[in-house]
Amino acid sequence: MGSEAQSITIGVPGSFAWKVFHERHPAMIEQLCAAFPFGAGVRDRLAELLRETTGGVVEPLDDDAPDHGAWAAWAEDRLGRPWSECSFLWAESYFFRKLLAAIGYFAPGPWRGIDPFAPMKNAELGSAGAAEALAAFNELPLLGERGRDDAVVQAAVWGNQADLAFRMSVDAEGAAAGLVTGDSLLFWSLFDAPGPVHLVADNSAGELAADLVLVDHLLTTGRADRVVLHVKPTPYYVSDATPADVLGVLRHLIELAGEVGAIGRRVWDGLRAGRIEVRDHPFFCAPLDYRGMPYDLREEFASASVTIMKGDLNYRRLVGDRYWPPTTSFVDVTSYFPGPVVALRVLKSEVVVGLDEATAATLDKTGDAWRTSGSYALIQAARPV
Ligand SMILES: O=P(O)(O)OC[C@@]1(O)O[C@H](CO)[C@@H](O)[C@@H]1O
Repeated sequence: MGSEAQSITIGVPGSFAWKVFHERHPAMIEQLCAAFPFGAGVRDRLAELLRETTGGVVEPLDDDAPDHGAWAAWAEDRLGRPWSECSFLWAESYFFRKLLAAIGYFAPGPWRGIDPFAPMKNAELGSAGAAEALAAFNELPLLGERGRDDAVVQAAVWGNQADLAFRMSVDAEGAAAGLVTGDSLLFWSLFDAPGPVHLVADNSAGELAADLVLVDHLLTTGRADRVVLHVKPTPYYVSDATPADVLGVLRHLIELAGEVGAIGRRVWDGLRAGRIEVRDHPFFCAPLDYRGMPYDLREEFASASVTIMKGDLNYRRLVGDRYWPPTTSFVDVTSYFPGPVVALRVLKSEVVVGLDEATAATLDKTGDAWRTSGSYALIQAARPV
């Protein structure tokens, strides 16, 4: 790979990353305080978190949660430095870890282990939009083989629009304008012989439902002999899926009639039989990109026939959260990854690689905020050489 592009920080006023801290986070905290009867202590800690992260210096964690040691190491060289100098990837992750501590997620008391984002995730899963998207899966048996292959991949890609952190943005547009690169044929070209497929999930609710449909399709078509579904160990980035969410979405699916209910029951059976496994490695909430993944996780991905990376944050962590020229090669920036990898992502941040010059120029000419509007998506794949 050539020289590294500049890392994205949160300190450039008006930039996307700056707006996440100065506009999105205050709105999110307001929503949390409306959704839970938090007392003055929690509300004060949340207000202090906003003050610290928008104008202060990085303070250490003051809890003794099991992940404290890991975080102390990840934060060590940033303590005392202004937040504005921190990279977007690091800062956002530390923000969510501090938010959990602020509400008392790790401490004895009524908020211990309570997912602060559960009301939003549940509302999303029970929404008319989610019901309509789920009902569409009942048409799958009516499609031919190619049609089903295409439909499940498209659903998994565009399911990534249903991201509740993103919906808190003032400029979220949300229409599906199209794929800027890749297609479902590229996705399926990675699958040769059946083997273990790893899916690194992103958001819960509708996106996770679409991911479970894809998991079922991988197993029923023999593309995978086993699927490992990776989720976050703790609530993160508002709507990211945790093990409890996998269960919640699965229970929702199996209550439904038609093919979608049948898919839910097959996934349930797959979990019971060990064909599907759910993992929640601590690294999925780490403030680092996948280049810095620990040895055990690297080994897991190395043993996968294909790893599917869902969503915007996983994309940022996969390619590096940097101002890459959009024509930078996806294969080059992911060459460190220990096995075949495919990204399914709606564009919601400034990072993008792997576009051809003409596409990037056309998108720039539209004058749209195409990198961050959530209207465009991509499918990109790489195999180690
Ligand atoms: O990973 P996801 O759910 O697709 O997106 C996460 C996201 O909403 O959060 C970040 C800012 O908060 C952006 O990179 C992105 O838009």
